[in-house]
Amino acid sequence: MGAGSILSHCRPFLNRVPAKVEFEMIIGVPKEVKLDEYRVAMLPVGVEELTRRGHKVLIEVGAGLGSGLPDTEYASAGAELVLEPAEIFARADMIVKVKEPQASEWPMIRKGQTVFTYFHFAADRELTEAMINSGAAAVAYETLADDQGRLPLLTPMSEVAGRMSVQEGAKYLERPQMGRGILLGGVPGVAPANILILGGGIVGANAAKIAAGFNANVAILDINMDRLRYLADVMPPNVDVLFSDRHIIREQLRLADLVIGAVLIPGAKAPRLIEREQLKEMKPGSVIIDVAIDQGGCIATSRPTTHSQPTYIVDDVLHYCVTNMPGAVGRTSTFALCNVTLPWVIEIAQRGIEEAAHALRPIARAVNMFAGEVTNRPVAETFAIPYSNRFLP
Ligand SMILES: NC(=O)C1=CN([C@@H]2O[C@H](COP(=O)(O)OP(=O)(O)OC[C@H]3O[C@@H](n4cnc5c(N)ncnc54)[C@H](O)[C@@H]3O)[C@@H](O)[C@H]2O)C=CC1
Ligand SMILES: CC(=O)C(=O)O
Repeated sequence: MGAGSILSHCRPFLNRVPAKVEFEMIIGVPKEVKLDEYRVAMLPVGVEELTRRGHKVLIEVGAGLGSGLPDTEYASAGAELVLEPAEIFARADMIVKVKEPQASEWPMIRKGQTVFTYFHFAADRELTEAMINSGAAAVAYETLADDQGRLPLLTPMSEVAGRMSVQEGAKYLERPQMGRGILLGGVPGVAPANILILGGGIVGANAAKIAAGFNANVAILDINMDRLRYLADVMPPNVDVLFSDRHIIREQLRLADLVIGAVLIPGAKAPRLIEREQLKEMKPGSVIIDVAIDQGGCIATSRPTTHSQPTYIVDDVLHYCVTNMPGAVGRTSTFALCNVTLPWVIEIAQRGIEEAAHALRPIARAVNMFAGEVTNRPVAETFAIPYSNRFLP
């Protein structure tokens, strides 16, 4: 089955209950432990879809509360509520999460277990080594790609983060937040803000649409000509769609009040588009929102921050580099994420990860590690680790 079939026929797929469960699984959903993370990896409806197929779902007590989903709703849907995360990791064949396993979780991940979540390995050598050493199958939402190269499990969170990047940018441009004191849309007689968006994919397009709605002057840059043609077709007149090269970036950087980093090479470390010396050419009090920070960031001075301490200043430029932006709007993000992950959770539960990866290319692309081998080429290349062609050539 190709990716198209699972994505375009989600509802019939969810309604289909096979006569016989091929691979009965215990699926564990722990509470997220990353700082300021309010999402949960499964909705009560997901529990019901899995249990009616003969699987068992363990949910940590309180896992859904950050998204407004009480334990009682999970229990009514058929979940077993479990107090201790250690018990979930010990019993589950597959762990379904939102964020990359934190250091406190690494020792609980077992050989033979499947962990299905965001990983962003290229930005984190320690996590990469921990997952290789665990012997588990690390199945990454962000590299699950269909045959057209789309990333269906990254897209909804990129939609959230793209939209959020403008509202966060607007907030940090306010003077009390140490910004330049600029209102995005300006007012009659006073010019609006200039916004530079690096990368015109899902984050970039969503940021551009919202920024344009605020009446800002927007420039969106990409290197993919097909994407630029599409953006030029659909964007409003206050969005300039430009090919990204060093000269254009330099020129736009001098004008920008707000820069949004939104580039991606799937699986790999983000390309670095702005060097530290270039910050001196920016206006004091201007703001960088580096959404691509989860893959290492596309600005030399970017380093990961949290919702509790989201910003810092380098050379008079305010940086916001939160690695889990959608976590702040947990309820919206949980629904948006679980809507797309559930069919794949079911697919892996029905077949087991090895068979699922052999049968479905998108899942093969999502498996970054298997039994101590690195099965994602960009991750292997990032860390100069041998690549295993177990699932893909
Ligand atoms: N910080 C956070 O909380 C979140 C971060 N993200 C991250 O945002 C980043 C962007 O994600 P998406 O928009 O979904 O990716 P995407 O794949 O839809 O778009 C990326 C775009 O970057 C372009 N690009 C690649 N190299 C470039 C270069 N050198 N110059 C200009 N453009 C270039 C590509 O052509 C593509 O159009 C990813 O790293 C993703 O993981 C996504 C959601 C939340
Ligand atoms: C994409 C990602 O890492 C997030 O939504 O947190």
